[in-house]
This record gives sequence, structure tokens and C-alpha cells, in this order.
Amino acid sequence: MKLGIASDHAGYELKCEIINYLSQKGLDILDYGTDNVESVSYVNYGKVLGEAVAKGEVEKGIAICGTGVGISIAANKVKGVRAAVCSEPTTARLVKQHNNANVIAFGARIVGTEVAKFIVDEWLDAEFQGGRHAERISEIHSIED
Ligand SMILES: O=C(CO)[C@H](O)[C@H](O)[C@H](O)COP(=O)(O)O
Repeated sequence: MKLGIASDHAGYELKCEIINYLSQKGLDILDYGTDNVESVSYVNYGKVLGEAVAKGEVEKGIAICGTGVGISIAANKVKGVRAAVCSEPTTARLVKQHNNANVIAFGARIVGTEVAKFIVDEWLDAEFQGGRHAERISEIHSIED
């Protein structure tokens, strides 16, 4: 599975930790920037990651900024993206099971590295439950049309 990842300056260091962690697990990671801690806007990084997921360049995406909020809002503006901010692992599991979130976001100024790893693992290990949840996702995407 190909996984995309992107961050702004605030998320850069945590992004590097997550890339190392997931690479060691054998996952194929595509890094969409930013490449250092110099101040940048989170908007374009959320957009580029969202587009990569929407186009199928990567199956899923991980977005990191200071809070996880700004970059997730930007990613969610891309048609087909369902980005969810998660600050703990239970939400990460549920956003896959119920919302089929194809992007998760978290804040490097909110969660520590170990919690971030738990969040990513729960989301990657969870499975979408379909059924009533699939109908609700169709309703969400009808807003886009
Ligand atoms: O959390 C964020 C957006 O929701 C960003 O990563 C930044 O933390 C926030 O915009 C503040 O950025 P700053 O320029 O580093 O103060």
C-alpha cells in the first residue's frame, strides 16, 4: 500500500519520525513536503496531499500541522477526500470504521510522537464497516456534486 504524508513547518519533525516508523514497518511512503522547519502555509500541503489521494496516486494520506486542523480543512476541500483530525487512537479507529477516512490529520503541537504512532497504527489496522456508514458517506459526497 502506498501512503502519502505531508506537513507544514510545525509538523515537519513529527512527520520525519512517522516516516521512519512506517518505513521500518515496510510501508511505501511518498512525502509531499514540506522539507524543513522554515515557516510555510499548511494550505498547499493539505491540498497537494488531498489531490494525491483523490487521484489514487496514494491510497491514504497523513497530514500534520500544529493542530492538525488547518491542513485537514485544506485537504477536505479536495473532492473525494475525507480527512479527520485525531488526537487519540480511539477516534483514529472510528474514523476508518465509520467515516472511511482516507486522510488522517494530527497536531504536532498537540500529540507526542508515541501517541501519534498509536493513532496511525489504529487507523491503518481498522477496516471500514460499510452498511449504514456507506450510505452516510454517499450523502456527504452528494454535497460535493
Ligand atoms: O496548526 C496549524 C494550522 O491549523 C499550523 O500548523 C500552525 O500551527 C498555525 O497556523 C500557526 O503557525 P505558526 O506560523 O507557526 O505560528
